Amino acid sequence: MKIVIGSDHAGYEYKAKLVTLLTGKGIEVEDIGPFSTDSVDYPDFAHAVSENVEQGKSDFGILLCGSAQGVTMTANKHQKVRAALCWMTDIAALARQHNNANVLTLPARFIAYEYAEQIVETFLSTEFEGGRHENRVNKIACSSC
Ligand SMILES: O=C(CO)[C@H](O)[C@H](O)[C@H](O)COP(=O)(O)O
Repeated sequence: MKIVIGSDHAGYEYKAKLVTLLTGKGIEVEDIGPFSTDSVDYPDFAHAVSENVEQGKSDFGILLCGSAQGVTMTANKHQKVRAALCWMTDIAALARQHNNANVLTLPARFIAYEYAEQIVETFLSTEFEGGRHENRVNKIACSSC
């Protein structure tokens, strides 16, 4: 499995810890930045992660910012991205089971780091259920966009 991860300054510290966690599990991680807590613009990193997932370079993307709203809005502009803002493990599981989400977004200023870890682990280990959800997910893409 390969993961691409990015954030803004608000998500930087959680991102750094998640990179350590995931690489420690033997997962290949591409960290597209930022690499300090200097203030940056979240769309720059959300677009880079989303393009990486769209191009099939990674299996999943992970994005973090303060509220996760900005990175989610940006990522979901990409036709092949289904970004899910997850603040609890049950939501992360459903985002995979029902929505086949391929980008996980985390609100770093609103959840404890330990909880972010649990959400990531749930997201990455949960399979899409298919079945009745398949047709619905296929309808998410905007045919006129
Ligand atoms: O994208 C966001 C809000 O939609 C994130 O929460 C950002 O991290 C936040 O806007 C950054 O705010 P800051 O005051 O510049 O740190």
